[in-house]
Amino acid sequence: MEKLLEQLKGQLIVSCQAYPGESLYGSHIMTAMANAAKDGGAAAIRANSPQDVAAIKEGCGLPVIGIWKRNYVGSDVYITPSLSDAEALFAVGADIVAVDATGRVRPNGETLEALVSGVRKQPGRLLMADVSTLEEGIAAEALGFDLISTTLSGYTPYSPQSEAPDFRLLTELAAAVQVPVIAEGRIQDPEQAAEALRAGAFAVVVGTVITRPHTVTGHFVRAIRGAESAGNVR
Ligand SMILES: CC(=O)N[C@H](C=O)[C@@H](O)[C@H](O)[C@H](O)COP(=O)(O)O
Repeated sequence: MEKLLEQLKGQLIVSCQAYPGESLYGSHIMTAMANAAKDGGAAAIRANSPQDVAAIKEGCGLPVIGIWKRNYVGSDVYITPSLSDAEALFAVGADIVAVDATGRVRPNGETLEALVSGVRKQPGRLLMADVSTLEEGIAAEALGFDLISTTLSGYTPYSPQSEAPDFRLLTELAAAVQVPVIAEGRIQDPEQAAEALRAGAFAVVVGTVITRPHTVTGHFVRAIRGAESAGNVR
């Protein structure tokens, strides 16, 4: 456990996720993405679903932070909502499992406390709390999470909605908790990743700008169309 955290300290973790219907969907493609990230110097991969975690563990070899995005009726929690989802990720070899650690209602009346104590029945497991506010991060540390990530800032209705990374939350969390704090969410370029470390992040997770080329392509296309309609194109 300690050794893995030491390996991640000050490093880049690349999130490799694609969804059904997208051109890059498929565990073999996500494994290729993970290997490309490894070639570039990434220290770990964040991946979605037991299939992708298993494939990346086997085909890439870097440590994997597993999540399982699932929609349940009656709950807005979608990142590893239940204990059984977390168990499925550990079962295929996830080194760390990240779960939504907001205070929102979870599926089937399960509580976050119950999820954490269920995971703790087996020793040596690392749990990451994806949070959207300082209060959620402090509560997550009290519940015994091993790491806290700013993942959900901007994605709960009550957290600041911004196109930029939430450096304020990162700084406040880093000052308030003892466990490692991960900077994640909307980091756009290498300078922002470096800034996150200076602001107190233990490690940095970057996804979209590296592994979702269709989204990044869309940003370029919209900017070009904007220039065109403003009459700046020769
Ligand atoms: C809010 C949510 O569901 N975040 C997800 C969590 O795994 C992913 O969709 C993000 O890509 C990931 O957090 C990395 O962030 P970014 O792609 O912005 O670098």
